[in-house]
Amino acid sequence: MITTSLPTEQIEVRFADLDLLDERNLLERLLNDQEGAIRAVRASLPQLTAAAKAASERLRHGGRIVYAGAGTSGRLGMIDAAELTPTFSWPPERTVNLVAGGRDSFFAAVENAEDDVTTAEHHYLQANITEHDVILAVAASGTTPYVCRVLQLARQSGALTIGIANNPGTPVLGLSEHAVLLDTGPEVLSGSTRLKAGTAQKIALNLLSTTVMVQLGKVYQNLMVDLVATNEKLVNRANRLVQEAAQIEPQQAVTHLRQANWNVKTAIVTATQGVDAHCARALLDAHHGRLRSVLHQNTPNFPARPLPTGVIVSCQARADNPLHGPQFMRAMALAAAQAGAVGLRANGASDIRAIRDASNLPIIGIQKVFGSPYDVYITPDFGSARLAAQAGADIIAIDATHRPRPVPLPDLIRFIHEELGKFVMADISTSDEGMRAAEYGVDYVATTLSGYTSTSPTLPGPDVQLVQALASHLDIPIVAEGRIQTPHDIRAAREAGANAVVVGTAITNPREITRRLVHAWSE
Ligand SMILES: CC(=O)N[C@H](C=O)[C@@H](O)[C@H](O)[C@H](O)COP(=O)(O)O
Repeated sequence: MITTSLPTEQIEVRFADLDLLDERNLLERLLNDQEGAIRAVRASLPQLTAAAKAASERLRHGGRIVYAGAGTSGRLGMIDAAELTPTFSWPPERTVNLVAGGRDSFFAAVENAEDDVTTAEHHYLQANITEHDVILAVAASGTTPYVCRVLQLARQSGALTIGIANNPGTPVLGLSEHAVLLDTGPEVLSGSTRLKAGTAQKIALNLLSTTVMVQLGKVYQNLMVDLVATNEKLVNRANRLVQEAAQIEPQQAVTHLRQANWNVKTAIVTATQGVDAHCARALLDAHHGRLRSVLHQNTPNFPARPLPTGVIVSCQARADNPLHGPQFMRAMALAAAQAGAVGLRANGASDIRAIRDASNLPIIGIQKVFGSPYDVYITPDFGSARLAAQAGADIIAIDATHRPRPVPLPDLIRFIHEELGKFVMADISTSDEGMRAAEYGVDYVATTLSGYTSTSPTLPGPDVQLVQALASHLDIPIVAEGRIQTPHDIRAAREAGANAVVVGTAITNPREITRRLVHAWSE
């Protein structure tokens, strides 16, 4: 039978004198064995790392942490869940505990419940688990039927499954996408897995949930800044955090906290970036809530004008298009603004200027340069960047592909930041290019050039995979751009992690839209 061969159930004969030891020796024996817990967790670090990465990724788009367990393992899950709210302001509705024997088993053991798969199914259904959720299934034995059933159902729902068990090769590990083995072996007190197996589980849960919360931007430096002050103790703590992080006096901290509705992160941004609370919230949103990436943008000396999340409309028409000209592009921009666009993109000084005069929306300006020896044509050099900036663009988009260019990329980025005082958007075609641009300190990365270089795929619609790759590697806002034509494309880009989408042709090029519809008639 499987249970007898489980290492955690083995009887260690060398500890057979346990009942003969006095208190001091007994304590020492137990303590020495606890060291095995740390060793087991250390050995699981690669698996814990992968699990933490996958969990932060899944939870970034909503979703809940669902702890599943029985007995000690279930209780440890309940403790971890309960602590996330006071520590990280994690919304309580974003944790779920599936415990064999129900929540009452926290106080009184319900030993027979762990075999009850029907209850597991019942609990599971009640919890409405979806593919957005992360399951943390914990079982010392690795065989607990309740936990195994939850894992099977979770796999069917598409939830992310992380299994933590103390015996190798057991079903809890086999059923999980991320298997974390805490190989603690036999206990000093035979079979008592509340000892070092439980300690290892507690450590693993502590490490995992703290790492995920840090990754989700709940911590700045080593300060728990994701705090909304709702009572006097928290008001005092919030005040100290804002003083510390923004290096300001107590009275100033109170002023910023009041403006920020007692939200610590927002107050730190208003205090350090010279923006109002509305703008601070938009900046935090654009940076996935990560205070560090807002405060350490490589763009120190110019006013913050963040690109909000939403739909940006590119208003461009080439010289051969009857709609070419600033008056038409201005009208396109106004129509887009009336319909809820959060930003505009335009090419060339005269179009940018006409739009700037008519709208307060943030403008991504470009200056296309054709006929040079280089394939790179979107704002390739200092002169073109200056033209777009002087015409009133807030963000200058530049070609940041790996192709040969007239001036080195880092120099162009530095010039736009330091000389022109503008944000930089890197138009790229591959994730490597996006990563390099981010290293050089650009403020936004856009997928604009995917499909337009020899190293990127030719797709009929947007490059959603590229959006996903960029969003999972970078902290800066990601913009999906290129061939976005339908609401479905927009949702796909958003779900892949885009902070905003730029739509051009499908909105502002009636000639192309007509061509497509006419083509459909004759198909
Ligand atoms: C490749 C290139 O030069 N893209 C340009 C960049 O500004 C524009 O021509 C596009 O219209 C813009 O990117 C929006 O894309 P779409 O029009 O596919 O929605």
